[in-house]
Amino acid sequence: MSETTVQDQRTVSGVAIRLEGVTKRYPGQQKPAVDAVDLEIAAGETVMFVGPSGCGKTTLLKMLNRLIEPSGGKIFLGDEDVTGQDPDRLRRRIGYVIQAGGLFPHMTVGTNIGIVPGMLGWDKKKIAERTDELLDLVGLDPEVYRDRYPKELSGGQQQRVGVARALAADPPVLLMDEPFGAVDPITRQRLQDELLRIQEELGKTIVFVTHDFDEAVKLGDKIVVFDVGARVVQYDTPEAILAEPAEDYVADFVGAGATLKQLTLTRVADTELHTPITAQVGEDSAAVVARATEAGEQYVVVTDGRGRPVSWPSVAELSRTTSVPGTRDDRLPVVGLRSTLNDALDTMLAASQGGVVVTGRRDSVAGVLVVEQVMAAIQATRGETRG
Ligand SMILES: Nc1ncnc2c1ncn2[C@@H]1O[C@H](COP(=O)(O)OP(=O)(O)OP(=O)(O)O)[C@@H](O)[C@H]1O
Repeated sequence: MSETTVQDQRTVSGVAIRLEGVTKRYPGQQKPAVDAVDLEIAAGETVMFVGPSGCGKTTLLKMLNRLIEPSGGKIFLGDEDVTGQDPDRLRRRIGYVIQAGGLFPHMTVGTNIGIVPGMLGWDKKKIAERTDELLDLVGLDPEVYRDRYPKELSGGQQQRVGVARALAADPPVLLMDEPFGAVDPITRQRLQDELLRIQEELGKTIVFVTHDFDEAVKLGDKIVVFDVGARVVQYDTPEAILAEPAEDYVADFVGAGATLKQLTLTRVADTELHTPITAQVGEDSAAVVARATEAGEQYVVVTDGRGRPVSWPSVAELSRTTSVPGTRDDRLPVVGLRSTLNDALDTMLAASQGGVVVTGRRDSVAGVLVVEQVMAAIQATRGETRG
């Protein structure tokens, strides 16, 4: 299926956001932190806010759910002017995700997720069902996680719960303020992939503040580049901004590594994956070795009963066993189809391996990608830049 078809068929449950002359003056400051900003965000789009520290991104974001009161201007959700709406009511329609999930430490995961539905007066059974559904959606087993406390979760898991909580009452708009800033690069990449998957399914309107331009390129349908006073310097697709930065300032911001940033534009799904020889745990090793040798393959991807990768041994290693071992390799480099080539390269480097196993639907093996292919992609973009 082509990219456009996917876009066309995307579900949209979000609403458009429109800002007219939105301004914030903090007391005692000469210049407004946000100076008469006009901006339109289409329903179901993910829009990334980037710009230098102190340019007003967070102030602008927090005016959308009125954690900060605007000093002037108007904010619309769809056709509705929400500038004067009661902030509590407004926040039930706008999910909010912050760094480290912002979970309440004294409440279980389930209770954290059920807060807004509880405020909306849902009955217990409906809240419990919704909680389990959301834990599933963000990739956490409800049985295992619903009764844990936040401190019993990893940073990445807390962040997933934060996303689940923001989605609990099915709000049309999601605000994300550097949600993945506090986790390690590999976890961050997984969380980004999850968000892309969830967004494909739900089609919320997402406004996302980040300091990481690669993250903006990967996640954004559009990127807004701000300068001081939240002046909009450029508002366009990642492709357009990388290809033609509007001002020298944006070019500087995009950075000298623009060629490498092209790697962030290419998804693993867009490359031709190699189809590996696979073997199921418990299969007869000799048969697998024969199969791999005939195909001229030196490695075999071992999968569990549901086609999910377990390990990636060499034919030589397998030939020393009688049946294919089920030992899970915790350091196995795995990326999803939505990951970028940049993510794939990072994962290879982190695992000191020359390739990654790529997973698709329900985490089953979709292929493998080797470092040579990533290098070829870099060389191809270099060629294009020069020519
Ligand atoms: N509560 C406040 N009182 C006074 N000034 C503030 C307040 N909050 C923010 N500012 C100022 O407003 C400007 C915009 O701040 P804001 O936090 O929105 O920027 P930002 O782009 O999100 O920055 P960063 O990327 O560093 O988070 C800054 O000059 C900041 O010092």
